[in-house]
Order: sequence, then C-alpha cells, then structure tokens
Amino acid sequence: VVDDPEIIEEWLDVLNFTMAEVSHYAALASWNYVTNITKYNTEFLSNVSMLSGNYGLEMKDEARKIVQDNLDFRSRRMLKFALRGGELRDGHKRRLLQVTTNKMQTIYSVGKVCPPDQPAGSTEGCLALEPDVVNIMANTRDYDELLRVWVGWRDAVGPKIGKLYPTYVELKTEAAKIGGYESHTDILLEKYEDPTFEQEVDDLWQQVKPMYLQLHSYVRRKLAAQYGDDKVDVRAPIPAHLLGNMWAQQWNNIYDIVEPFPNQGTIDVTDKMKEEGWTITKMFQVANNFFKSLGLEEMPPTFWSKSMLEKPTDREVVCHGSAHDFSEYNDVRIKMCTEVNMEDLNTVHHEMGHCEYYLQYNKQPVILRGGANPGFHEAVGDTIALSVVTPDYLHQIGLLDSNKIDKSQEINYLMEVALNKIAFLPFGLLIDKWRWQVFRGDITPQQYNEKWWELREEYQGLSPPVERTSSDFDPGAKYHIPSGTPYIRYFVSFLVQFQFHEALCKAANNEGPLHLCNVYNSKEAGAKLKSMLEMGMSRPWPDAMETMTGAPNMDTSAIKEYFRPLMEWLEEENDGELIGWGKELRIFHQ
Ligand SMILES: O=C(CCC(O)(O)[C@H](Cc1ccccc1)NC(=O)c1ccccc1)N[C@@H](Cc1ccccc1)C(=O)O
Ligand SMILES: [Zn+2]
Repeated sequence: VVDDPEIIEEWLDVLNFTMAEVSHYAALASWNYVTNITKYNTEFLSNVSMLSGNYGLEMKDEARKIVQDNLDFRSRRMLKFALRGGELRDGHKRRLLQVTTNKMQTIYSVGKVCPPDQPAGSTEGCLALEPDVVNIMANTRDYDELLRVWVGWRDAVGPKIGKLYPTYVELKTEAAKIGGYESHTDILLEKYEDPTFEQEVDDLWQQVKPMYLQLHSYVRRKLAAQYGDDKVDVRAPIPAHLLGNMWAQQWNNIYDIVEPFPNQGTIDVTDKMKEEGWTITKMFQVANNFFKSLGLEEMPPTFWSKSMLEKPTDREVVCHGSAHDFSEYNDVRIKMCTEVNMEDLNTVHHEMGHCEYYLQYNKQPVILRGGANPGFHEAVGDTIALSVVTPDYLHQIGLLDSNKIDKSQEINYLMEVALNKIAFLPFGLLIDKWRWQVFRGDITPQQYNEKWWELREEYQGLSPPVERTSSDFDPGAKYHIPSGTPYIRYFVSFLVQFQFHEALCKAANNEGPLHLCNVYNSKEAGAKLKSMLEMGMSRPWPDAMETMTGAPNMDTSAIKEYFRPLMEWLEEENDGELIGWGKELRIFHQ
C-alpha cells in the first residue's frame, strides 16, 4: 500500500509516459489494420491489443495499492480512470474477445451485396456498402430496387455477425463482472458520471418527441403520395427502406420528395459542388479553414500526408469514417471513404471536429485526454457544421448563388436540416437501448432481432418492409454493433450541439435567428469553444457544459428554438391529419 504523495506523483508521471507509448503503438497497429485489412495486419493488431491489455492490467493492479485520501482532485480523477473498466485476466478469453470483435468488424467492412444467383465465391458484379449501396439507397426511387439492396445488405452481414455476437456478449459480461460491475452496461454508462443518466435521456427524448412526430407524420404522407398508399399506409409505421438511408437514421436524401416549397432552391449543394469541380481535398481544406478562422488549431502537415481521405482501389479497408490520435507530435489523422457530396461535407467537419479536440487537449496527461463525455467529442464538428450549412456560409464558399432567403426558402432550409437532425434523435437513442438490455441479459440471443424491431417501431415509427425472423441479425447491419462502438453519444451530441451552437452565436454577438447564425471568422466564438475543448476530461462534463453555455445541464431549449419556425409550419400542415402509429395513432389538432 502506498500513501506517500511524492511516490504517488512519481507513479502518475510514469503512468502518463508509459501510457503515451502504449497508446501510440496501439493506435499505429489499429491504423494499419483499418486502412489495409490483411491477415498480417489483423494478427499484428491482435498481438498489440494483447500487449496493451497486459499493460492495462498491470497498471490497474498498481493503482489499486494507492491510498487516495489526501490526493488533490486531479490526481484522484486520474486514478479513478486508471481503475475503470472490465478485466479479463485469462489470456485465452482475452484473445477470443479480441478475435471475435475483429471478425465482426471485418465481416461488416468487406461485406458485399451480390446480384441474385451469384456463383459462390465470386464477387463479380457485387456492390460494397460504401459508396455503391449507400448511393443506391440515397438516389433510387424504385421501391423494389430499394428493397433488394436493403435485404441484400442485411443478408450479407447480419447472420454471420449474429453467430458471433453471443460469444462477444458473454466475454464482455465476464470482463465486467471481474471488474466489479453488474454488467457491461454499467461500464458504458459510467462514462457519463451521472447516476440518473438513463432517466435523463428518456426525459430529453420526451421533450423532443413531439417535434419528431410532426416530421414523421408529414414525411409519411409525402412517401404515401410518392409510392402509393398500398405501399405506405398513413395509419402505420413507415417501411424502413424508403427514407434514403440504409438504416433510416437520417432522411436528408429524400428531401426532393418532401420539399415544402418546390423549385425554391435548396441547401443540398451536392450538384453545385460537382459543377464547381470540388475535390475531396478541397472539402477538407474548407473544413480546416473554418477551424483556422475561429483561431483554433489547423490540421498539421502529417494530417495531409498520412490521412486516408478516399477509398483505395487496391485493398480492403474499414470505410466507416474515423479520426485517429497518435498521442505524439500532433499526429492526428482521418480515415474516410469520402465522396464529393453535401452529406460527406458534413461528415468531413464531423471527423475534423474529433481531430480539433485531440489537438486542443493534448496538453492534458494522456489519461485525461478524451471528450468531457463521449457526446461532447461527437458534437464538436457537428456544431461547426451548423454554421457551414447556413445560406450565408454556403454563399461565402461559392455553393449558393445568393445568401438571401425568403420565408418559403427558410422553411425549405429548416426542413433540410430537420431531416438530418430531428429524424436522427430516436435512432440515436434506440441502438443503445437495445444494447443496454442485451448486456444486462434482458434480451437473449433468440430475441435479438424481434426486440430490435420492437424498438425500431416504438422509437422511430418504422417497420421492416419484409418479414424478419430470429435467423436475421439486423442490428449487425449497422457499423457500431459489429465494431462495438457505443451509440448514445450521438443522441447526446445531437442535443448538446445546439446548445454549443447557441453559445458560440452569443459569443459572436450574432443578432439574427439561431438557425441562420454563422460563426465563421469569430475569434470570440473560437475562444469560447477552445476554453471547453482544452479541458479534455479533466473535469466532470457539467463543468465543461457550464464553460460553454453558463449552465451545467443538457437542455432541449436550443434545438426547440432552432426549429421553431419549421414546427409552426408543420403543425399547420399536419392539422387534421394522422399523427403517430400503433396505440398512439391519432388525428392531430393544432
Ligand atoms: O459513426 C459516425 C461517424 C464515425 C465517428 O467519427 O463517430 C467514429 C466512429 C468510430 C470509429 C472507430 C472506432 C470508434 C468509433 N468515431 C471516432 O472517430 C472517434 C470517437 C471517439 C473519439 C474520437 C474519435 N457517425 C454516426 C452518427 C452521425 C453523426 C454525425 C452525422 C451523421 C451521423 C453514424 O454514422 O451513424
Ligand atoms: Zn464521431
């Protein structure tokens, strides 16, 4: 047992130094695998993961011997993080967990949708998820073609991942119990340092659900008009393959079907980007320039030389976007199979927001480098993107002919953003609602798929377009399940990013409405954001929230304020129409 403050400080310094080394090598091994899926890189990653796991267990055992009583807040916080997490001590089980997780991620990343009666073993004429299948889901308006790729993708990856998932859950559960937790769910929730967190997200959902119901009712009617009311019943959940996205998580790609005031121009500037000859590099340079305009850190030279910004043609990679921190010499990188379109311009800012956070908290000890909570990390880039999509800024970067918008164009603009942000909220909640129940043992493998679809109907008001059975594993068709990436962070992000946007607009002395505010070039806004980012996870997230907004809590007033004009318009449109589904189906009256 150690209680000498001198020795403890020395131990924390050694922890910091060794952790930087270990996480550097772990990051490199991971980078090599995700940017080049080969047998060698897979095995190398597995070996490095075992070594970093050994290091983690050693540090934990040593940390346990330290008496924390008369340590300062910061040292106690570092020790708290050092003692966190699951703990598999058996090498074989640790290796099995690593290999199982890696297999699921690889199945997803190399998955292909092949034409019917495809000869076994050949990938001739098969389509990858990105960009091929994603583009079909976004652009096709043929009901049956959408159905073919929607089912095809789930058939290609679901059952294979579903076979591995129970082992993954068992091993995560064993690791959690050895670590002293009730279940792995408690480890996931621990990151929010808030005993009532689950209750809070339910309350927040209840506050924004009315906005979602208005959007859902309106979109359902428009889809019924588009595909016929034999295909879309305005009294029932919406078939899940008609929303322009493989997971129906965001509906921006069906803007043309739901456009409130046709032929008034739109902020979907994909066509203009192509006309203007935008390149992938330009997309990243424009994003980099926005951060620079705020007085924040630019991406360093190695970002441009070492990132993977487009899909390679000569090898298999993990296409799902990610931002990587190599914990030294400011080496931060993005891996993304970018395409020149509006949706990816958003994602470019999203990923670069992660890199900006890395660059801002790199003065913290390694163990305190992270988002104030995981939702904050997801919200940085999206907050900037709320300025980027304004007519004012799109005009500034040459993607809109005018930055003037009249009332109907303003409704069109708000609809576009709502199809991205409001549509997402129930999806951002239901993924971990399902996963928390699985890890608590409240959903058994036999029930995986039926419980998934119960949640999809309850929260999103969607139904599967064809019969689903327990031999399907539709959760596996979404990246974050096979890769083991938590998801409630995005629900948190999609709410707090409006609080952050409001705070930056206030710092920038913006006069106009929140939804038209663009903080580009505002050094005051940049300073406000920087003051939160550089904290990393050195303080509990309410302190970081208070630094940004002046109040410590998550709050839906900003997102409601942002969309108020659209909600008024939608309530008008939906007056006397059917709203909701199942038990909550009713006629809406203003
Ligand atoms: O998954 C992503 C973007 C990928 C990421 O940037 O969140 C990435 C996911 C990931 C990849 C590998 C390992 C772990 C997580 N997260 C990061 O790169 C990341 C995560 C934590 C800290 C720093 C970087 N977005 C979500 C939700 C979303 C967010 C914003 C716009 C659209 C959609 C989705 O696509 O469903
Ligand atoms: Zn992210």
